[in-house]
Amino acid sequence: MLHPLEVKILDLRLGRDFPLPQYATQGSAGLDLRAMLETPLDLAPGDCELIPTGMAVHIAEPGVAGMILPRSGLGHRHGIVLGNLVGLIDSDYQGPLMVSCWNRGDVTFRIEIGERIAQLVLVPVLRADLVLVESFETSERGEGGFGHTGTR
Ligand SMILES: O=c1ccn([C@H]2C[C@H](O)[C@@H](COP(=O)(O)OP(=O)(O)OP(=O)(O)O)O2)c(=O)[nH]1
Ligand SMILES: [Mg+2]
Repeated sequence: MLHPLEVKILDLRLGRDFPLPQYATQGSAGLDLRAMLETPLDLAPGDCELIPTGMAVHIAEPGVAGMILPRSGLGHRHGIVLGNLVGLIDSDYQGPLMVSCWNRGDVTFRIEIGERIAQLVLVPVLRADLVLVESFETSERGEGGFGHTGTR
């Protein structure tokens, strides 16, 4: 299902020299984001750089958020993941959309201008209204966690 998303182009090459972010297939969940760099960037092992996507988005609805996630090919094959592991885009954020790229591998990776480096997923959000209580009605799990149910 398509949901309108306001996009402001900040880098004029986007949509002119490089396609606007798009879904790779009809069923893709992620909108591929491009590295709108001035020059190709050699990301050495362990390095982390903030990379502009050349655009801003305004989600506007508090019930929706954006999540920036790694592309699995880059992450698995080349160790290029996100410095913040996952980027969370607030519905009221209107600034430049940035991707923190981290080379967790052991080989320098060149990020080319316009390369699709990460993906933006829109997700529904429930915002919590905190209800203070003295105790919880006991659930089946209770306070057990962190492996409490075993592995088999
Ligand atoms: O990968 C990311 C993560 C965040 N942002 C932008 C959008 C988001 O709404 C804003 C703030 O992000 P977050 O709340 O995760 O960071 P913070 O460290 O809590 O900053 P703030 O105090 O501005 O909320 O930064 C990005 O452009 N890319
Ligand atoms: Mg925050």
